[in-house]
Amino acid sequence: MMREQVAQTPASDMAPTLLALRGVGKVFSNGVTALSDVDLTIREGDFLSLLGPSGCGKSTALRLIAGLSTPTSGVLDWRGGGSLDRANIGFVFQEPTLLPWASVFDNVWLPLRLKGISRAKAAPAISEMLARVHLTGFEDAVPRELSGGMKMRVSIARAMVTKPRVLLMDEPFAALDEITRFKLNNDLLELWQDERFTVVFVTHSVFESVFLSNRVVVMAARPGRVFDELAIEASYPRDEAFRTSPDYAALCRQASDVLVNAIDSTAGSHHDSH
Ligand SMILES: Nc1ncnc2c1ncn2[C@@H]1O[C@H](COP(=O)(O)OP(=O)(O)OP(=O)(O)O)[C@@H](O)[C@H]1O
Repeated sequence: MMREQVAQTPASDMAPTLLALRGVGKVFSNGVTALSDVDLTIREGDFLSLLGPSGCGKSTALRLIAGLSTPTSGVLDWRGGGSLDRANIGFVFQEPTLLPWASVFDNVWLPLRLKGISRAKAAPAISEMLARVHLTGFEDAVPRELSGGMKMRVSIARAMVTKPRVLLMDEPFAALDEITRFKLNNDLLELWQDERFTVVFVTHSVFESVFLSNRVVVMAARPGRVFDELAIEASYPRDEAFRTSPDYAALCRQASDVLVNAIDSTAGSHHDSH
């Protein structure tokens, strides 16, 4: 059974739409249909995961949302028209992609520096973000001195230092060990609950998507498409007690069943675009 305390769940259905993808398709010049007819509504404050097998178009969808790529059919309808200012979107990749010669502090300064903000003027925002990702005291360290988890924390701080309304995350924790991943999941949720931005999170992991999200969108491949969506009606904050609860296990089983069906649908598909 699901939890009763749905009152603390973000009221996704009630929140205003931030972005609607309508009939979105992406065909690459080599003929690969990465996405076909995707309809998806992202609401303010959602923690929405895109879950699916390799090649179902998760990263392509994220790149379209980021404005790094354009659809070959359909539209992305941002609330208030026009696309969001690029400064209003933060992006975190699986690789932390830090400047190797620059300190933690200077890595986080980078997006502000690109906006013409001096180091001194940026300092309070940088220190605050480093505190939020639990890196106070590591300002002067360089990336090679940091663990994988710490590098990812720097990457998150860098993405969030401009206070974007939307954070796009492409398998950010996939390369980390499980304990580090759990910690980063907890800390990301804390940040999200405090700051109330919108997250679109790409993952292969059923467990991670259910733990984090209020909505899990399951995708299927060939062609890449939305297969189904699950509402994760468990209250926040979600902590270690939730991670070991029967509710969590039941929700993971449900998501896993949908994912298996999505994969089976591809296995039987005649739409092979490769
Ligand atoms: N620039 C490109 N040119 C041609 N084909 C591409 C390009 N980018 C992605 N594809 C193809 O589009 C499909 C979807 O790719 P995408 O990377 O979006 O999937 P994904 O679900 O993110 O996969 P993974 O989980 O493995 O990262 C794949 O078949 C991929 O090979």
